[in-house]
Amino acid sequence: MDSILDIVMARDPFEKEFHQAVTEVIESVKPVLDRNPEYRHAGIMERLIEPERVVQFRVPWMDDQGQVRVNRGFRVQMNSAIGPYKGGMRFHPSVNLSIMKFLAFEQVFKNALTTLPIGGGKGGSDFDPKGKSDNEVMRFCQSFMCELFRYLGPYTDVPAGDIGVGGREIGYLFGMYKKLKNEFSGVLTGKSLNWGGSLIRPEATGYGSVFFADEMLSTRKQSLKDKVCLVSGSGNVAQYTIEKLNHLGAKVLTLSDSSGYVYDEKGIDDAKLQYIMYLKNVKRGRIKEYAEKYPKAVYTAFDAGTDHNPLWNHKADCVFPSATQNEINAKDAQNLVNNGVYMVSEGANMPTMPDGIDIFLDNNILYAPGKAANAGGVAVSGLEMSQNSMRIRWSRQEVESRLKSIMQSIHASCLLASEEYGTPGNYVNGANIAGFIKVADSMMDQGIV
Ligand SMILES: NC(=O)C1=CN([C@@H]2O[C@H](COP(=O)(O)OP(=O)(O)OC[C@H]3O[C@@H](n4cnc5c(N)ncnc54)[C@H](OP(=O)(O)O)[C@@H]3O)[C@@H](O)[C@H]2O)C=CC1
Ligand SMILES: O=C(O)CCC(=O)C(=O)O
Repeated sequence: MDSILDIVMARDPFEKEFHQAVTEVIESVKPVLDRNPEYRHAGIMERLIEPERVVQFRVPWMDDQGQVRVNRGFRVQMNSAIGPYKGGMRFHPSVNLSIMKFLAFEQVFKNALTTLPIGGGKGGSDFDPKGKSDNEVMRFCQSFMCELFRYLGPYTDVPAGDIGVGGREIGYLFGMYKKLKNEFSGVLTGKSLNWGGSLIRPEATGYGSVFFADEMLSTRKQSLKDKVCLVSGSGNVAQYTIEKLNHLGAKVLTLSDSSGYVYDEKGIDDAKLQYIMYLKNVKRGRIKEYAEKYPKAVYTAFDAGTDHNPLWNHKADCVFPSATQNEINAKDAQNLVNNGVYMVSEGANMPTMPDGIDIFLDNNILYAPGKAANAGGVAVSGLEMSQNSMRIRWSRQEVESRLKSIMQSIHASCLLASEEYGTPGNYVNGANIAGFIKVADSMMDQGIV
């Protein structure tokens, strides 16, 4: 298996996030390849690490001062063995090809776990929507879609949101796609309810991660009721994680953005959550304003120079990292363990660094990797595609109950695969193996393409 990593490193020596994601999967699936040499003969792993297609393009747009600006757009179409490429788009200044490829690679296994017929892809831009006017965001999205539309289609590639891409951006992107193609189709998910969106899609990733947590706790005869929780981020995933945790009787103490975090020992109840939703989704302000409104909460700015994230140094039972990749290093993981945390459900993609994951596993923490725990978002996107194809809309209850049963099924497949391959209770191996086998078998069926 070292040779696969050698290939990745030699071909793309600077793509460190992609190397990280590939290394984890390779370690998990080695026993599967040993037991099934036909996968090796068919070069399944060699094909999985090479995107089917990568599109990179210039995105010129005009700011409100009349100045032309240029950003870089990407779409990585990683694997279509089980369905059209599916995965979000991220608008954030840190976006580069390595981040796009790691996200697309993770998406392939995640989507396979959902039980739905969706392949894996991811896209985005180094455009930063923060501080831009609605008109600037619209002009950017229109220019982005003017190039990307050629590679999309309801049977080809169906993007959605991710960091920096929410309902506003999906609307502008959809409007331009519709104009260019002269066609109203389910080519994006996360659409507004008035024009083809699904109920529960905004809630789905956060709710799903909480459902997954509940399943993990039930293996130890526990529930989320009265559990003290730490959540990071304050965007879409964090907000609905808190909403569901509150509904289930847990208490959430923290929230963050890229500048700092708040600790509210009284708990972030539903009324405070409404304020966060206004602050982040309407006012587009900073999380430190939470501590100005609720002075008992303490705001701490992140210091990029420190070797740990202070958010992860509080006493708690359960943790829901919901901001971004690599936000928990080994020291953070050790702090969490020392502070009594015994459950981690990842709302974000790859938020824990490899040596942090080792600490969780060595300490018998119930640890769910993002590709299992946050699959609820793309799962409901898949349900949005089904509703669009059938020209119907399911009720809130219907979609939420489908989401819950998908999360239960992902949990069961992870446990089953982890047992079958000798590491019972290891959700990292379970998720990688279960996702891999489904994609690998589909690739075998379809020949060398
Ligand atoms: N939306 C979805 O359906 C899904 C999202 N995910 C993953 O969940 C995570 C959050 O996504 P989502 O909530 O949609 O995105 P949002 O843009 O809605 O929110 C992102 C949040 O994370 C914070 N953040 C971003 N970058 C950093 C950073 N470098 N350090 C600290 N905080 C940071 C943002 O703070 P700031 O405002 O300062 O940027 C913001 O609070 C991502 O990893 C995403 O890939 C996974 C599955 C589905
Ligand atoms: O809803 C989708 O298509 C994708 C969600 C996503 O980007 C993710 O699962 O990371």
